[in-house]
Amino acid sequence: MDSSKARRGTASEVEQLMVQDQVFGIYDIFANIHQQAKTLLLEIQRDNHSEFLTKGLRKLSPSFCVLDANRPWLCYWILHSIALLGDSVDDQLENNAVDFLNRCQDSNGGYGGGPGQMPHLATTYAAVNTLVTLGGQKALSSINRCKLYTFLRRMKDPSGAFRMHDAGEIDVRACYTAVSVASLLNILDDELIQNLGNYILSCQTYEGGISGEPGSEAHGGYTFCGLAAMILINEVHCLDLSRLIDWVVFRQGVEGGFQGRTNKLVDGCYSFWQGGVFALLRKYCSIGNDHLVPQDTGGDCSTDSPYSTTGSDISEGEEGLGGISSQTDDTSHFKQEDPENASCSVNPSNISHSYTYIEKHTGIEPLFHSLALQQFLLLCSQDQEGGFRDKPGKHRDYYHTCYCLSGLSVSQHSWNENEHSPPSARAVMGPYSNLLEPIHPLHNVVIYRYHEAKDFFSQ
Ligand SMILES: CC(C)=CCC/C(C)=C/CC/C(C)=C/COP(=O)(O)OP(=O)(O)O
Ligand SMILES: [Zn+2]
Repeated sequence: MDSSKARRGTASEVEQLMVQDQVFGIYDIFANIHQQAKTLLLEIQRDNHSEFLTKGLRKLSPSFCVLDANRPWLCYWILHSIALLGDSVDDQLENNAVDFLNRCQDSNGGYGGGPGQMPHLATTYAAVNTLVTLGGQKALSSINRCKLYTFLRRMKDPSGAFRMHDAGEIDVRACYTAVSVASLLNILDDELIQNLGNYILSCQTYEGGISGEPGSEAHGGYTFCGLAAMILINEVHCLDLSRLIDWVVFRQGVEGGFQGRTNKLVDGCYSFWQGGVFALLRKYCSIGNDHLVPQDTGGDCSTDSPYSTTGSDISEGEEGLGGISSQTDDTSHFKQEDPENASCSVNPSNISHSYTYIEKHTGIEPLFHSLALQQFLLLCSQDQEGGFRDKPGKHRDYYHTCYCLSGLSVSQHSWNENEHSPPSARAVMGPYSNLLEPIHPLHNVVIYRYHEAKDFFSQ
């Protein structure tokens, strides 16, 4: 049968064929129509996403007058999504965003959800990631690192963990956001790290995933936060990584997407929270012979997790892979031109705690079904009119757009041997033009902006 004719097959043509008893022909027609529809739907609707995102940013700009405490998050979700698509915004929108975030910056350090609001670690993370995503002198130099360091010290609890805000809750999210911004800004020191690993370790549950606080249920969001934080402070080898892998691999559903916790529904945003866990494991741990081998010779695990099998399942780096620091102890790192920043309580000689892992090229396939995840995101989470959603039947929003696109990027690049080589066409579901910018999995910012920020803050 002529396949081009089959694709144009109308209902009456189908009926006619049925009458002629060309059963196999009918199957061909359906297969072709289905295939064509699927191919169309498998395409990232770039223009529609850009329009949805830019409109959202314009609504916030220039006065950013939406009355809620989420505005730095909206900036991050929208601008990071635009960056993932390989787009950028015009100078005016960019300037508005930088100026707005500056007004959210507290005079004693950290960022609130809006001008005059109390500084909070979540909005501080969102603001810093936004400014890193925008890049350039104006955005990066707007961050008052000295004051931010003071804020982080104030959020540090005597237990070693962090609070989200003054007198606020202590959880793994707070720990991750604190060390993520501190690492990006090159102010992660001994004081910030002290006893932090033990707190995170106490949140690894019997299932293997990580919970928000000790005694709670393992969840993808907190597992990402806990694992990333442990890598950033060089203590990932203290976690029971074998058990963590067992937990996360079973979170991918038959739909291709991930659930956040056992017996719950899949949701597009976990494509990043769970997919990002695989990216971290692949980039920072060697995987082989059913064992995970952390690549550092990192710090002590002074408190054993009750579930830990450290020592039997996990051994020290076997190939002399530890100790390639991306930073030095050079005290000049923390100079600021701004006189406001002239005195600063951070001890620069202690800034030596950037993660010391080197990239490992495992040459093995990802531990999750990356094509199934991409198919789920494109067919079920993508709103063809622009934006992404939790699942069909739900509305699109900026949070899901950000984390679905981040998960899509992670999964397209999940076979990659290193960040400098583009993925092969086989790794990308749909047309190759679907390919998104790669991210840095520890911070979820596009990788070229991560490098720019690292250079900027190490000068
Ligand atoms: C950097 C940062 C701030 C990270 C946040 C990480 C994150 C997404 C945590 C998830 C929190 C949580 C328990 C959601 C459960 O919601 P639910 O019960 O509605 O969803 P579920 O049914 O899918 O578990
Ligand atoms: Zn979600």
